Amino acid sequence: MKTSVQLQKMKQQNEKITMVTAYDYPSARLAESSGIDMILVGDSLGNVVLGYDSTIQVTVEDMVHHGKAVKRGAPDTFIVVDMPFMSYHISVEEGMRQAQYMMQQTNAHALKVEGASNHTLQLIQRLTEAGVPVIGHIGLTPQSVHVLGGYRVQGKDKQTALALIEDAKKLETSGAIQVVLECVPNELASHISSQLSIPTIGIGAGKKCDGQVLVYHDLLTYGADDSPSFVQQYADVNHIIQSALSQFDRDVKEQNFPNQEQSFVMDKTLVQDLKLEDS
Ligand SMILES: Nc1nc(=O)c2c([nH]1)NC[C@@H]1CN(c3ccc(C(=O)N[C@@H](CCC(=O)O)C(=O)O)cc3)CN21
Ligand SMILES: CC(C)C(=O)C(=O)O
Ligand SMILES: [Mg+2]
Repeated sequence: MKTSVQLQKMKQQNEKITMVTAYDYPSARLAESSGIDMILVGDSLGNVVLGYDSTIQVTVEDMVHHGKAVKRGAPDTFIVVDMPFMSYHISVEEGMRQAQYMMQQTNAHALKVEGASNHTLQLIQRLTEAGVPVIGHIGLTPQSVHVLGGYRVQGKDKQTALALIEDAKKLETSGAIQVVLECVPNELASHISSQLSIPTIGIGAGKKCDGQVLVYHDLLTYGADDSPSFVQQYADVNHIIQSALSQFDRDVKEQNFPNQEQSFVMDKTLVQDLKLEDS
């Protein structure tokens, strides 16, 4: 397993870091056996596995439930769990308690929080002091979708670009071990990556980030088939599953399944004794 220290070294050695989301046992197993460096139990599970239209309805219990399954599937991979909507905004104390609960329940290696408000920076500092590694997440922060006015590229004008550079630096100063940059222009992500000593993990942020993250279901085209434009679809799992399910449907209806090989046959003498019909 790569530790946070080894992931940090990868940046210094110009080696790219890979991260993929996973939400359950099979996806975690596959991520681990693929050699992916880190797994994110993203609150995007609200969209891709629970069918919500945003991450706002995702709860701490949802994150813990899925986080535990991921940990069982990937016992030897660095696992990050998203703190969900408002679980760290009521107060720093409340955020600390939720973080304690999430870490102890899931046995994850780090937590991730969105934004860089003073309150969030303070929480990152406190968690770091308590021994909890924290990853920051700026740019498009989906938990604030209604404030941002939609899923839009962030940092396109001078003022917001400068603010994002400052936010990234503040996250590093507060103790964050990495920063996710979501939906920001390449040039800005590149600048931030060169200014920080901690790794940046990009999603829709260009190739100059120190690592890249994608949502499992987007990368595989699994579930919804309309993914954001920054996604590369490496497979079409929908197509494979769809065709397998319709073959099963057809085989059963045409009585081509199950056959002898998929069924259990009784001893011939017992069949006669009980006067059963031959199958
Ligand atoms: N399936 C999935 N993939 C994700 O990457 C993801 C989620 N769900 N849910 C939580 C957030 C929401 N995310 C999103 C959702 C939509 C766009 C999107 O449609 N972006 C436009 C940008 C348009 C613009 O400003 O130019 C795009 O075309 O990619 C981006 C990120 C990222 N996260
Ligand atoms: C898109 C990534 C960075 C995320 O936060 C998630 O999957 O929830
Ligand atoms: Mg998230």
